[in-house]
Amino acid sequence: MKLDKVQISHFRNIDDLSLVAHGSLNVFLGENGSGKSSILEALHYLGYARSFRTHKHKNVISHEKQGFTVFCSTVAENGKQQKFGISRLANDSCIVNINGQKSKRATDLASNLPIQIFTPQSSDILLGAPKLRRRYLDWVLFHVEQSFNLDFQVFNKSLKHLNALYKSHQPDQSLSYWNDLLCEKGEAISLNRESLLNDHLIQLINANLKDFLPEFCFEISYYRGWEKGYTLADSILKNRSRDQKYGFLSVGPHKADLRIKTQGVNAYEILSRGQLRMLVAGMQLAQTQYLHAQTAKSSIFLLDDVGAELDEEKRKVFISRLNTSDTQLFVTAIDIKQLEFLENYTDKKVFHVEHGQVREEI
Ligand SMILES: Nc1ncnc2c1ncn2[C@@H]1O[C@H](COP(=O)(O)OP(=O)(O)OP(=O)(O)O)[C@@H](O)[C@H]1O
Repeated sequence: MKLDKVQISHFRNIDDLSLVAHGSLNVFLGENGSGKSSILEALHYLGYARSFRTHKHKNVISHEKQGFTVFCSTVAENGKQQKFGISRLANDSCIVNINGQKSKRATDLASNLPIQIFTPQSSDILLGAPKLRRRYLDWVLFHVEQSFNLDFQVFNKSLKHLNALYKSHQPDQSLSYWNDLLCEKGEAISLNRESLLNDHLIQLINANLKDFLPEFCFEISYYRGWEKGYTLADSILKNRSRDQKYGFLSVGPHKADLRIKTQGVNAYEILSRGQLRMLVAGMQLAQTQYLHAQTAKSSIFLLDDVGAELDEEKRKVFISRLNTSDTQLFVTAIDIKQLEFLENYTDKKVFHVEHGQVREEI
């Protein structure tokens, strides 16, 4: 899937912007505050219905406006053209539009547009809470395994009910119903994640890291969220009296984590900031490669402030690997010096960004 026409209105300092994207590489150059990141942030809304910079939608709506809109037309791998749009209003309502049909479900957009984002904050995948690492695996499964999304929704609903029953401290007949459903879906989610990681991603990540960080070897493993040798049902039973006391379920795939070590120590304790970014780059590239191999879909990759913390050689190797993985790239930089190696790429568009407007370089 590639973005073709893009239209953004009332988004931060962008009043009204239209551009026709290049199918492989788009570069946005401009001074601080010109609106480069806002363009990527607007595109991010198409894939996630949210920003990568703030949880408050109203903060991205241009001052004194009632809401913002992002529209795009796309061309799929089979040549099929589609139109997608999202508007968010100051009252927090969200309107999704797919080929002229309105929908309130943001996941309808997400399933059509596999968008990935790489920013200086992407290292949070390694430094932050396990939730971010689960999200890394789940993004791939969401786009590749049709049953995963449904299993995930049913699991979350069962977890909510079970936690509420634990908190109530009252015996309730529905406990075994929600417990059984949660165990069934929890085991399925876990098997999917384990197989994705162990059978596919680890190999791809390690191959990428041989180029990106040749001086290190990595050991990547998955902790599924409950003790080895137990079924989820047995583990829940084993922990039940303690969990009921505290009012929440402490075992299950909602507690899973991805562990990445080098030389026997957590990678984040040894690597420099730039090296951490390259580790994340290798992980994200693996997502793209797997998605493409399984579905023939290519992802749309947003690289914000690619100059930060990465030396020229690292920027070059990452962008060239993305470029040969059939992704559509949107890259921002303050000036072209940060991306000098791109001069060799003839297949690209360069946009100069000023005060929320773009001018295409001819
Ligand atoms: N809700 C808003 N309404 C209007 N303008 C806004 C709003 N929120 C932010 N801005 C302004 O929009 C501009 C765009 O910022 P953006 O982060 O996109 O710049 P940038 O080109 O990526 O800069 P940098 O190189 O510093 O990262 C900034 O000048 C910011 O002050």
